Amino acid sequence: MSALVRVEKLRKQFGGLTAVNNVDFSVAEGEIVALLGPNGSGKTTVINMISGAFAPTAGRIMFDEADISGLPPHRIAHHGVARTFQLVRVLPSLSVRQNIVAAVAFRRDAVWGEEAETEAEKLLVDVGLAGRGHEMAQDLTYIDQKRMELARALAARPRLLLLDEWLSGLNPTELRVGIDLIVSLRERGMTVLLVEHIMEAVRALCSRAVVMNVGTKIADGPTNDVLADEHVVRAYLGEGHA
Ligand SMILES: Nc1ncnc2c1ncn2[C@@H]1O[C@H](COP(=O)(O)OP(=O)(O)OP(=O)(O)O)[C@@H](O)[C@H]1O
Repeated sequence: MSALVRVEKLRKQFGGLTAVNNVDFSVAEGEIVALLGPNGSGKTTVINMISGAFAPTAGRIMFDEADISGLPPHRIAHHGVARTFQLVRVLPSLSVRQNIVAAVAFRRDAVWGEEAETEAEKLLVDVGLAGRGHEMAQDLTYIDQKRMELARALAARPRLLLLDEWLSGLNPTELRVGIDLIVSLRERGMTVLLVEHIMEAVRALCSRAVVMNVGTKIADGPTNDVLADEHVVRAYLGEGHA
């Protein structure tokens, strides 16, 4: 499998703080890879660099052999990268359908009017919100807001989806639903890089995991091996546990 996205010696400096230090990893087309690490280890900063929110201080991000390092977010989105945010971002005073139509209208091969509405309906079905398009976004429950946010990301027709703690804050039943939704994306061949603290989800979804600690990559391999790695256990639990 060839790499869809590959980060090479990626670094991000915030003043005197090195948030990401010489990180290398890749995600192949069709893979779901977890990006793990304790709080503050640099995971969201990596996602922010891949999606263009931050420019790298050094290193490269290759997407399907194009160098996208430091491009603005809309240009990276046009290459086929979409993301969700740690705190759900939706347009609260619009209906669910309008939220998705807006996303369809901002992508590279945008469509409007009836075509956009039809596509929005399909996306609502895909994320389990069939028939709910008329509801106001602000009235949705948390899991349904997450579904809508996912539909907005999918509206961009991404080749790579970046999910930043998309499953956090869900109750156990909702978590099962959320995991199943990501499984359905995997079955359709979507490539996903997933930042996640919920290990049940990581084990269920990810064939491979990359682990960061204090800005540096400390493990990269099959999920079960990585989660049993003593350096990883130590990074999560502190010295004395591995
Ligand atoms: N915009 C910023 N300006 C300054 N420092 C930042 C900025 N964004 C992140 N940092 C710092 O970079 C380091 C890595 O943060 P980051 O959010 O990437 O970690 P994380 O692994 O995603 O953590 P969490 O699991 O808590 O979300 C932290 O020390 C954080 O305080």
